[in-house]
Amino acid sequence: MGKTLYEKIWDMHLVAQAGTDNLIYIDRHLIHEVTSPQAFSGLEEKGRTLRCPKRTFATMDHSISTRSLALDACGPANQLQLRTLQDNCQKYGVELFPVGHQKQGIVHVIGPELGLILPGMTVVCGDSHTATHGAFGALAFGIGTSEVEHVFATQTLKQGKAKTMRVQVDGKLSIGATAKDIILAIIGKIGHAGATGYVLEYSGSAIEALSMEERMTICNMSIEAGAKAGLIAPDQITFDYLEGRERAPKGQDWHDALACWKTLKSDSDAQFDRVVRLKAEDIKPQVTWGTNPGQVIAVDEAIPAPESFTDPVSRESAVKALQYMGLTPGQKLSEVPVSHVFIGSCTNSRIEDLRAAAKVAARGKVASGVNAIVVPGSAAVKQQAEAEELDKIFTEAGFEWRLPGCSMCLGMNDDILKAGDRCASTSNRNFEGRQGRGARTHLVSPAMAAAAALAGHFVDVREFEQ
Ligand SMILES: CC(C)[C@H](C(=O)O)[C@@H](O)C(=O)O
Ligand code: SF4
Repeated sequence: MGKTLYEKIWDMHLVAQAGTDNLIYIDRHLIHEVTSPQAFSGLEEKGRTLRCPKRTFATMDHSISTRSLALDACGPANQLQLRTLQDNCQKYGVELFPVGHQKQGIVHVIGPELGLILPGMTVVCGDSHTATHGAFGALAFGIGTSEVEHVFATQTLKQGKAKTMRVQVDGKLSIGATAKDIILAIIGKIGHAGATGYVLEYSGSAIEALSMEERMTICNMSIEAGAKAGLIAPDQITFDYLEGRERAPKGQDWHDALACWKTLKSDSDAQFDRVVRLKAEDIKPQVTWGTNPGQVIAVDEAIPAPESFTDPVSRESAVKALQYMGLTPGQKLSEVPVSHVFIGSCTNSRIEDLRAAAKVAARGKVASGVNAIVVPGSAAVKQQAEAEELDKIFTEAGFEWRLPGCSMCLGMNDDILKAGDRCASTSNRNFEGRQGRGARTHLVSPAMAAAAALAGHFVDVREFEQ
């Protein structure tokens, strides 16, 4: 029987096995200021060294301000976290991209951008959106702080083997629908816990047609369906993206790597534990209405009534979500006003996202009373956007143009929403309190977010694209 891509990468990295316990080798370890301090302290207490500093890369992204380069801009606790990362990286010989550095940015944006993430690798980070890197055909997943310490000390990780689910999306996307809408539609279909225990492999003609940045948007949200990781088999689009990147292999090494990467796909007779199919033509621009990413509808649908859910748990969850979100069943999204718009996060802060948002932003002005910000995912994205004068389009339309970082994606810095604020956000989580206590988050694509900023309420981006 053939193997799935997951099984191939797994077998390439299996170091030891005893019963159901497996030890796998880790090729890349990405770290940031939030989940690394206790792991470094653990090493220190046990008198251990960092096994492979050269496989470890650090950035500052969560606890920083995107208004100022000052490390103390978000208060003393955040400053301490950032200083601790600096000290630890220096002490253990880890390359750090600090605030102000030309390679700094959100951990899941800079890794691929620098060519640090390659097909067939195992990649971990103490961060749940590590699945982003699966877009390269790398087995990438988030780990807890004690596991971060384990990887520091041994460059290996104890892992259980996951089940496999193929998510096949065939056909051609209609106008106005994006990679973000594909992944929201997938999560809407399988549910926010529907992929628990699985590694997803996205395939089909609609996935193959996506750029690397779009594939990253898809894989980024695998965890929002409960999956361990999400994978897309590498192909010519992957190789073209990587060729010439700063840390990608060069010369003969590149050719050798390419020969190996071309074998990284699921065999035609590989067995998946589950297969889910979607038609790209059916996917319309999506907006979440609830407090998990699976509570999502197409922009032209009405807010659902809890009674429409047959499963009692989903019904109960819908009641709570509608209450928290201040929405009523049957309401149209175009009747829902937004107070904030956030274009950014590791889901949608890359150059193609900003281009898509700018295209819409160029058609009007931010509605009065709406506070809209655009936060590039990395210093490199910011620089590229400025070279294309996207920043001018945004600021002329009334958006704020920021420095790179996680920003309003989660309330860990100086972009925290107040209770009752309602945000159209290109990020990946709409949990209660995610952007601030009592704040309401609706997940959308960059173009849909920009359109909501101009209209002052949710609007079908297809109206702007005619
Ligand atoms: C702070 C960090 C540990 C967290 C995560 O693991 O994902 C954050 O990035 C998030 O998106 O909630
Ligand atoms: S942008 Fe948001 S989801 Fe991504 S790493 Fe930062 S906080 Fe987590």
